[in-house]
Amino acid sequence: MEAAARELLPPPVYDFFAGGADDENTLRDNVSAFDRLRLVPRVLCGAGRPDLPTPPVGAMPVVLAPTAFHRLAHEDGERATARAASAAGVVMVVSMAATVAVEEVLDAHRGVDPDAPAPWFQLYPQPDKAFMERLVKRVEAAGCGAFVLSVDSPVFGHRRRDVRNGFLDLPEGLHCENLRDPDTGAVRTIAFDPRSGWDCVRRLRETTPLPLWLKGIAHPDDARLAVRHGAAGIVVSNHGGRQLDGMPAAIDLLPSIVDAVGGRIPVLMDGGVRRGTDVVKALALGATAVGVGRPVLWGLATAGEAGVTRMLDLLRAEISRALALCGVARPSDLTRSVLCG
Ligand SMILES: Cc1cc2nc3c(=O)[nH]c(=O)nc-3n(C[C@H](O)[C@H](O)[C@H](O)COP(=O)(O)O)c2cc1C
Ligand SMILES: O=C(O)C(=O)c1ccccc1
Repeated sequence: MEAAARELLPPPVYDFFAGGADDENTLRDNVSAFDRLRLVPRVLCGAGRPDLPTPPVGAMPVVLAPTAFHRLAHEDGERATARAASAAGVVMVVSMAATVAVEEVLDAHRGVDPDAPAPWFQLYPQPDKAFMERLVKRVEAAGCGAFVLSVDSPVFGHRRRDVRNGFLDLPEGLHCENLRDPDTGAVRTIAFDPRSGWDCVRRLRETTPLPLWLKGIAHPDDARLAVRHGAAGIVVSNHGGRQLDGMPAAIDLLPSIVDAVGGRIPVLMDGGVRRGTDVVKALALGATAVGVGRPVLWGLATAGEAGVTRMLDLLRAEISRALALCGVARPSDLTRSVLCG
């Protein structure tokens, strides 16, 4: 699907989606680290056909990671993504930088299956606290089920492809609709705030009763702080290799964080998940579920809603087959014992 999307997208848009920070070492490592892990199945387990439902996320151990600007990939943008997520019963994490307003995304989602798990909403810490509070209330009213605070972006990563391509602004007609002022119609720009600290988490916890996840945790000490600050869960992530180049692959960050958290809250991971066997490896290392970022964009670019549905169908079939081949009945039954070494 990536190859097909690359053919279809304007090269600067493909590069914006595909690219990472600086030398892209972390970007490449996210994928290659999965390939270095090997699975050792058990036989004659009598586990039957695997059951994929994965509380607290959805119908399988996969969520759609928040990615900016879906209308760059397809005219319907985040509406198309939401319809595919709804049909599949998986959580879509709507980006703060979505190009469709959260109310319209949620309408599209409800239009397919009103009982599907509600989308979550991703936030970057904003220095304007009054604006944050208004946005949180707006997102609650729209019907999102949780917030995901991305804590890995005190500044924006340095993406050399975008610099080279002069990819700076959204094209005419596309805007971050969740940053539009309802009174003036003006659209603010997302701030990346190097001054934000744990008080931002405290404040958000006081602002909303919805679960608050922290995304972009890489250090076990931060994972423990997240637990202490009442995070509903964390997402181990290096932002798809787009922020600090030189970070370990996300899958290599996972085990020490799982150990630090000690089962107190669920741990998700994202970065480099491309196959059902990658999902199985992450779950074996203690993740409750994984996020997929770029695969959603490749699906969108190739066929809109149908493309995202196709991507999710492929992943579901691969996860189910890999679990069965490992002799495991359900995602939560995976343990480190299926991994070699
Ligand atoms: C084009 C693009 C845009 C992204 N935009 C956001 C964003 O708006 N908010 C966020 O928290 N993460 C964002 N991310 C990071 C993803 O949520 C996720 O961490 C990453 O894509 C996972 O890696 P993968 O693409 O290898 O699956 C973005 C990633 C990409 C590729
Ligand atoms: O987070 C990102 O990686 C990203 O590319 C982005 C771009 C614009 C706004 C927010 C995020």
